[in-house]
Amino acid sequence: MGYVDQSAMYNSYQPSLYVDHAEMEPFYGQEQLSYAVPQPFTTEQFKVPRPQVRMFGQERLDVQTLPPPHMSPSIALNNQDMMLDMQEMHEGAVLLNIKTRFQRELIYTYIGSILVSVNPYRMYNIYGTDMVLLYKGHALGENPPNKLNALTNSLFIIPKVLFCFFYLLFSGESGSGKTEATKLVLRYLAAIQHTSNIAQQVCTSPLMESFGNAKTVRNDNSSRFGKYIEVFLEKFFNSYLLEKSRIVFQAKDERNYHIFYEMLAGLPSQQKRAFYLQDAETYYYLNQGGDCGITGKNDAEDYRRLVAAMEILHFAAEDQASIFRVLASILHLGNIFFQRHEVCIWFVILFDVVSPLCALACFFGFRDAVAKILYSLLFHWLTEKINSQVYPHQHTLSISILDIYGFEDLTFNSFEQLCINYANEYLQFFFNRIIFREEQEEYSREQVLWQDIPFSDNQPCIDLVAAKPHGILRILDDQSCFPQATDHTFLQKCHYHHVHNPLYIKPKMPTPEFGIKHYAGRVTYQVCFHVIFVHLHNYFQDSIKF
Ligand SMILES: Nc1ncnc2c1ncn2[C@@H]1O[C@H](COP(=O)(O)OP(=O)(O)OP(=O)(O)O)[C@@H](O)[C@H]1O
Repeated sequence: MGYVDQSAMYNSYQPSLYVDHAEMEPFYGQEQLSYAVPQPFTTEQFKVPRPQVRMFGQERLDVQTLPPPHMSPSIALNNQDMMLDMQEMHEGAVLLNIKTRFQRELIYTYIGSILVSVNPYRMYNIYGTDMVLLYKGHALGENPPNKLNALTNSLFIIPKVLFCFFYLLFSGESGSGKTEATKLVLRYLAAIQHTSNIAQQVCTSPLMESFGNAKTVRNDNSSRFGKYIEVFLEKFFNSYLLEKSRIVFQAKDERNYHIFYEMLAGLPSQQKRAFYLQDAETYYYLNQGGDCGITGKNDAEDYRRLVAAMEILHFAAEDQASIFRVLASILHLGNIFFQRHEVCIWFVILFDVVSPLCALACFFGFRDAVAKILYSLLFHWLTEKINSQVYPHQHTLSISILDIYGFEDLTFNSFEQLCINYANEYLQFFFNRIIFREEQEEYSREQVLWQDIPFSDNQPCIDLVAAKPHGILRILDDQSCFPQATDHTFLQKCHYHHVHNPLYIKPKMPTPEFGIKHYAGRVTYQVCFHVIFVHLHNYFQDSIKF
């Protein structure tokens, strides 16, 4: 799902397409962007964007100027629910169809079993009970795709028949609407599956969002962890890939995880005093991004919702107090500063750090590593706790929903972006395998006549990042075992092993960076991985138990 969704990239033609984010900016400017659920839509407020098309690796094209010579007037004038029904299928036609539908407030379009969604940043009145009833029990394509219900429902019917497991995969760049789509699907499932404990299902989302979401420059409520939800008769979360760097560092205009600000805004003053807590602006771990508030978000109100959710999920008062105590200690930890004369010999000896200059940096690294581990253990404990409440005792049929954060190319890309983009690269690989490779293999097996559909196989990129023994992440792993290793030695090893790989870009100047040609575009990664801290992190991860 993307701006126009990344699914729009999933076409058989190269180069791929997407509608440029920046061009939509005036459409959803800050004043119109509401933090959680946008206000009801009115036609007067609706500004139609002029989507632009980017062909990867080529210059930009405007939808208006895309060559329409082969486009029949019917395509230009009508809109097609199901893109496969279009008589003429090419990039211009696909985009024009999506745009025409978007202007008519139709944000969902089918491409076979794929649902393309354009984020309207306005809540349309299409998610009510009447719609649930309209879609319930109907197969994909029987109703217009004006809801995610159709797709969800098709999965929901099939498992009952086939007794196997099905997946919904949300994909798209940051801010495209994956998390909202996940929630809509869950709400739909909760509405049609009365055996579930609906109160618990609804409550887990705000809880997980407080601890796992944060404001970024792209999305005020960006998920900074991957979520894998299995809907049995109950809901089961499996979370991973929590963005740990955010706990100790935030870029300009970004925030730490919502929970810290919500806690400081909403905690009763007596409890706040007991934890020696002050306002958010006074904490180094919370004030690096600048503004500690988000327009349209009431942190105190969200704190109250969070506590209510904890009550419904049977969190004991003692557990709740412990959670806030751990959060408070992370904030206090962040305000500890070291000066050079305080360098301790034991630390230098313990980690075999030879240079005293390096030791000071190590103290900060040590402090940050402990903070990150504390938070990630708390987060892990929380998901375990939620799962123990809602996980089914016996396995039944399930629908799995995966919602991870989208592909990122920021001004400064580091280790976290490498992990995020690798995960997205892998999802693209998975998609290619299902849609192209396995389908074509089946045609061959059944000797069905078919025309070879070329697609860009991204296996080489996955190998570059992670294959044994010299994938970039493997090199990082190896290097983190050596206390003497540095970012420089790591980078030299990457250059040495991959300089001839066409997907790897070695900078012309001796700058501490490397580039990768991903399926969605080139990304330059600044090597500020702090290899030594990865070593420290591994050390403390093993030492601290919750
Ligand atoms: N279907 C929708 N209708 C109306 N507004 C939406 C819809 N989907 C998303 N939005 C708006 O877009 C914002 C960003 O969406 P969301 O958080 O789901 O993006 P995301 O793809 O999960 O981003 P990230 O990868 O950063 O987590 C939401 O806060 C909401 O305001």
